[in-house]
Amino acid sequence: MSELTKFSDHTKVAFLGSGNMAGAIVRGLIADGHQKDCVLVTDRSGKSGPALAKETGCTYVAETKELIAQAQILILACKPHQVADLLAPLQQEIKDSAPLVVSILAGTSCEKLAKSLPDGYSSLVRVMPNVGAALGQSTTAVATQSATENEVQAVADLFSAVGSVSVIDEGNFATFTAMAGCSPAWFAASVEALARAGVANGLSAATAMKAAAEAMRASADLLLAEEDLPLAGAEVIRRVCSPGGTTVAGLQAAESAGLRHVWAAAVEAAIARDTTLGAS
Ligand SMILES: NC(=O)C1=CN([C@@H]2O[C@H](COP(=O)(O)OP(=O)(O)OC[C@H]3O[C@@H](n4cnc5c(N)ncnc54)[C@H](O)[C@@H]3O)[C@@H](O)[C@H]2O)C=CC1
Ligand SMILES: O=C(O)[C@@H]1CCC=N1
Repeated sequence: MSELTKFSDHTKVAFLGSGNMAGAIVRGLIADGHQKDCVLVTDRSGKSGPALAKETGCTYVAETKELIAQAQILILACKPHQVADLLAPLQQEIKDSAPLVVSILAGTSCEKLAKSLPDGYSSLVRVMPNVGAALGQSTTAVATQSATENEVQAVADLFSAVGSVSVIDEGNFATFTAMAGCSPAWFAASVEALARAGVANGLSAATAMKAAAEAMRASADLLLAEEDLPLAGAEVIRRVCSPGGTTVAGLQAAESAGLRHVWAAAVEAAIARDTTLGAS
């Protein structure tokens, strides 16, 4: 097995799957300057792959075996329950081409993924990106049990092209998935609920959504600008809550209605689901 020692704009990155998450990474990679003919995608239906290729200029490869033959990095981007059946008929092609295999599958450990790869296959790295990749704003975790330092670095370099990267202990993957993989949908739901409350009080839907989404973006930027990140939330809250003012009145009402409990429940449910995804 030959080791991929360096990631560059010319590294051949091949995606098994071209759905929501593969699409976000492909868009981000190409926007960052990755060579379009070095980004290859396939899919099961023959629909999303060609559409992604048309939109971004990446290459659609209808035959999975041909895609693997060309891959230096092979990104598993199907649903967790699909991966075993998908890889079973491709063992010889994976052995021959020996790509660095990267999984973005939620709830699927390196140990479990290894069972779907040829015996002793060590070039396997698990990552958890998010949809922000399309804008170069993914928050991505990386873990491995068997890959080399160079291979982990190559994967970190790939995902650095579409956002920030942390190498973490695989034991923390389910929690990280909740924090960064799932949370874009939860924040979207929160903004939608906030905007609806604005509409209930007389704003147009467009004005309410723009105001709520832009305020969320500004809040995120303010939080990330703080030097002491663990205290960033308290500091931004302090700056906005005028004593005896509207914000603290709203915050107390939201906390009485279960604000903290809602987020704790969401994280715990996602972690519990991650465990059952991994078992299926
Ligand atoms: N959607 C998200 O925000 C995130 C998703 N993930 C993970 O990414 C993976 C993909 O999720 P989505 O993109 O949302 O799903 P999706 O349903 O949009 O895409 C799945 C893709 O896999 C392809 N596929 C399935 N079986 C195949 C086969 N036999 N051969 C070739 N292609 C096949 C489908 O054609 C489709 O293009 C999941 O494992 C999920 O856990 C991870 C982080 C965030
Ligand atoms: O919902 C899911 O299972 C995937 C993992 C993180 C975001 N989407």
